[in-house]
Amino acid sequence: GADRDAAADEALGPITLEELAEHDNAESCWKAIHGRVYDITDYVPRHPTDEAVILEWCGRESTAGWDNKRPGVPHSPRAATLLEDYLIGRLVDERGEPELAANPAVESPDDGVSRAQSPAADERLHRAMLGLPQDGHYRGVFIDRGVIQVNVTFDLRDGRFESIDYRHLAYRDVDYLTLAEGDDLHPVRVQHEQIAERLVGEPVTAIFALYEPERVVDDIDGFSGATLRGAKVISAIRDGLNRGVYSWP
Ligand code: HEM
Repeated sequence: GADRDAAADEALGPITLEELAEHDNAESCWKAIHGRVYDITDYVPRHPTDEAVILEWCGRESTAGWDNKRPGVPHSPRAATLLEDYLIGRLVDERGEPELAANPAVESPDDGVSRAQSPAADERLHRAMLGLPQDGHYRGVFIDRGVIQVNVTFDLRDGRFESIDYRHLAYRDVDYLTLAEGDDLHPVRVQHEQIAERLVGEPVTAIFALYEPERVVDDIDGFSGATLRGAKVISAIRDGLNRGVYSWP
């Protein structure tokens, strides 16, 4: 947070991700948030949601959850003050160096220095661009020269992808959804499926990682069009978001 005091942090005991991971349940729930570790076991029953919402993050680096109660909506200053009551240490790697959030964008420095950041990693940009999409069922397409290449349907729940399915996936007369293992272009289908799998369970803002698809898909076989494919999937998903909820849950 903004009031981060490096000297005060030095005084905190170091805790590694491994130690953190041992406290992943209601009996002992630790969370790492913005480089600090909190034992929130006593707070879990008081949290104003279903316990599952907050238990899911026990034992984990939880900055993304903390910063996104719902996508783009961080906890209140009141909650941040409350959180400090549960501070027990600072997160370090195996060498004892400070361990930052997995997504550096989430760590948003407060020092006023602007840093060039990849658009694929800029969480604040993503939130601003997406607003706060409603939960529900969505449909969207990517069209090029009048031809639908990607037709995607997805469901949002609590601002996260609950499911993503391709209704249509084609390029230049090849219908990827009909391709089977062994077909030359089958890996392209697999990459699309990996993109969908990786997004399920993630907040909507995760689509921006697809601008750098190596964050998301395996380099299956030297098929070099992964960037292009990621961009088409983002475009189709954003089309769905722009159209708004197609049907309510
Ligand atoms: C890291 C995982 C967490 C998630 C995903 C999460 C999620 C949520 C959600 C969905 C709400 C209710 C919806 C809303 O107010 O908009 C909420 C509210 C709240 N949570 Fe959390 N929470 C987490 C951790 C915590 C922790 C560790 C604390 C404090 C120790 C905390 C304190 C609060 C408070 C005080 C509220 C009331 C609203 C506010 O002040 O922002 N939460 N949280």
